[in-house]
Amino acid sequence: MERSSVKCKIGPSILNSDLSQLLAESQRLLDNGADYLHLDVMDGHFVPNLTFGHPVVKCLRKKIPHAFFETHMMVQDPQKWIEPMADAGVSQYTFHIEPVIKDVLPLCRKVREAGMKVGLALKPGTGIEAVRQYINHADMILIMTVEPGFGGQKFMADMMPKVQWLRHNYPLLDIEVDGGVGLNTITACAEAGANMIVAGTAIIGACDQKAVIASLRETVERSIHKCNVKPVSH
Ligand SMILES: O=C(CO)[C@H](O)[C@H](O)COP(=O)(O)O
Ligand SMILES: [Fe+2]
Repeated sequence: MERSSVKCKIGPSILNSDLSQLLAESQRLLDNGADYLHLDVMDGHFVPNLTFGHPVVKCLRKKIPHAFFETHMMVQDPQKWIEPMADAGVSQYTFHIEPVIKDVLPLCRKVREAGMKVGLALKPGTGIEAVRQYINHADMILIMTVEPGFGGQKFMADMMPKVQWLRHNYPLLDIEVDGGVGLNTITACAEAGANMIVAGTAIIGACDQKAVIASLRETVERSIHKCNVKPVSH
């Protein structure tokens, strides 16, 4: 019998999709096997790019009432958008700790009080020690595998030790990777211990989205299963 363990979840990023067709693109991803949608919110300050905010998320939520929505808040002032995003129907509010390093704990509480799950995100240059004391106050840790701001960048394999450290010390924690993740890089993520997989370009640009999602899932599930099989004792 398998011990209890984390679940593999695939969350496509719609960042590089045809945003004029946001509803159709989102629905297609869910129909093709996505477990959740990863919605990249950028403010032009924390990152040098702009996407969309809570009004767009709210419209999408009206048309897709049941899917799990994670907003990846690449914003300078994450506190400002907690209530508007909760009101828009967001399921998980994942914010970067870098601009709010002294206020992470109260922000975690506010996100929970607003009825959302808490995700804490780390840029590539942020060490794991910056988040250690907050892990028990979060539902998920996001290890960025590119500099936040743009889709289609190269995966940073040197972020994997952070994932390994988290998995080793927190066997049941949800650990997400985001940036440059696809069929060529998923094995590194899975073996390091990531179980929540964000992939943008690799899924959006695929001829067969369903096959790519299934393949990403299979690789992660294989790793989870391997770690779960108890060694035979003699
Ligand atoms: O947060 C992000 C960028 O800041 C995106 O989620 C990420 O880049 C996904 O796109 P891709 O898989 O193409 O890298
Ligand atoms: Fe993201």
